[in-house]
Amino acid sequence: MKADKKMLKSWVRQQNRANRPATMMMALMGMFNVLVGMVLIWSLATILAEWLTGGDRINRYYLLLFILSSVVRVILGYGQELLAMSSGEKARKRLRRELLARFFAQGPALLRHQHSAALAAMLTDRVEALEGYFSRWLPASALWVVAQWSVVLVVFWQNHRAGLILGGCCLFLPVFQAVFGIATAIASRRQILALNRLQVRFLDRIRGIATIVLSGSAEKDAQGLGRAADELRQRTMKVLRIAFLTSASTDVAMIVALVWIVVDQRHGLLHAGSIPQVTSILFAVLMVPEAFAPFRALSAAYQDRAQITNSGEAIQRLPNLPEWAKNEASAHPVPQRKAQGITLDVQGVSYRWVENRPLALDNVSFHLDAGDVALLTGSSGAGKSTLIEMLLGFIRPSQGKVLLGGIDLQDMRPADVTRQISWIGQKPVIFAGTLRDNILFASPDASEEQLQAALEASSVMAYLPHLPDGLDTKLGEGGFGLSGGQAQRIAIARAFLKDAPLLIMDEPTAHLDPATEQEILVSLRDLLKGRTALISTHSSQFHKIGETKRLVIKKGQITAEEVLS
Ligand SMILES: Nc1ncnc2c1ncn2[C@@H]1O[C@H](COP(=O)(O)OP(=O)(O)OP(=O)(O)O)[C@@H](O)[C@H]1O
Repeated sequence: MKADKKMLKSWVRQQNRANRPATMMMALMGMFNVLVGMVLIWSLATILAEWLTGGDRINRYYLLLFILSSVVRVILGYGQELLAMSSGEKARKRLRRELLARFFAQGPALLRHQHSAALAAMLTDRVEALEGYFSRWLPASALWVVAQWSVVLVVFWQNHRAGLILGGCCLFLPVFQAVFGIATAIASRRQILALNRLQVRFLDRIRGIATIVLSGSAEKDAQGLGRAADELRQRTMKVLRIAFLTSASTDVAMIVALVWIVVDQRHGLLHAGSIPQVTSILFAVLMVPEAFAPFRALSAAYQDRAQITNSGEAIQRLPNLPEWAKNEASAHPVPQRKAQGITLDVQGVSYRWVENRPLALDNVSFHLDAGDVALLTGSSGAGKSTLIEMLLGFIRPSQGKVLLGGIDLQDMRPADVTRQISWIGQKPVIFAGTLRDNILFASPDASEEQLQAALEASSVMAYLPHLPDGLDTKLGEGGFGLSGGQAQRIAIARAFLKDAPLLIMDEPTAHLDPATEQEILVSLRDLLKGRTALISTHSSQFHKIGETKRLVIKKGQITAEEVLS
């Protein structure tokens, strides 16, 4: 727990450091704004004082100063807004990049630990919610003490008694900050957790829409969602109540300071003393809101500060970017492809998903020559998917190693590992976009000829003429629907285009009817030429694919290895 807090603090510090130049720039502009504000109020106070003491003409020098400083303040305010926006934007981009790198480095293993709605919310809402932290909280927290006490000192310099009253009232502000700050942090943490629960629930319900409707529990489920939404509403109201109380207590302190100064110095005002005396009283009165403004900006951003802790905790729960994924820049060996494919050596690898649970892979070893096609079979839970995730580089063996073309995966750059491997799963992911985008996804630079060849080889050509807009037909959610076999052909076309020497397949025909399976097998047979392949399957039809090896896995161990001639 203590270690978690320490890590969170160090992560927040790292974020602050990354944003420091922008924060300092915004704080400097803010300070300059406060100084210009002093000039503006001083000129206004002098104009008013001359008028109150019976002057019949407005002093043109102070009027000009007043107009000039007003214009400068407007420009500075605008500049601060622009800078705040761009700094928030940059910080969010940086965080999203960092998160995506961590997501991609973990691959599908991540979804075994975290709900996809929570991950999606992390990338969108949680990062979005940090905008205020970078654009408001950091500059406000860097500025408020200096800005506030500069105002108090200048007032004191002009008018000792007023300065002391103002300073006294300002001393209460840190007390408000401590009390309401803790309450805001707790309330907004609860609000975020309620929001997260609602998001996860929503996504689950949308995914399971058919099950819910067919089991007749739509109404009960809607009530459950209603309760979750109500919980979120209550928590949001609590955050707003605390924000209102913080703002109200700052207002009370400001009004007390204002009334106190006016009552204390009423004599000078009512009996219109000398111009300098009235100017100094008016200056002190008009400066009161200026003295409280930095704290007001800080307390308005207090909720933003709570967000960094909430988001930081969620981000900290993500596995860290593995060391090897950070090594993109340094020199690493690249395996050599042979005409028939590439060699794959799995040497005594073990892996355990959760402590105190049996090993998911227990000292697994096998060797595939370039051009070998191995079928991996085993009952459910035997460890096939775990082995495949390891070969794809998403999880690392706790013991043993995986060599591709004679080179340890751990010594290779992640980009070089992915270049060597094509993967076809049970159900290919079809992204929202055109058929062309979906096929070119893994090889965006492929030429039109290469694309046409992949369309032919994967038999996408067989159904292409039936699509409304051919290659430009929109697919994915809300787009044209494809059958399981048609979608799987897209995955095969992607693999043809990528032209990697190692093919890994995880039950590629699991969801297909026997006739479609036969058609897919024909395309797969072509794809296997000149490549090494490991195919996990329960289907008896794969014996026609031209396999050279059969591996049987049971309880994480290879229990049989058959070499076919
Ligand atoms: N995230 C996880 N946390 C804990 N245990 C896990 C996790 N993922 C997998 N396991 C366990 O690891 C073992 C191997 O699982 P794996 O998914 O590799 O089996 P499989 O052979 O691919 O099964 P199937 O054919 O049903 O997909 C199982 O006992 C499973 O319960």
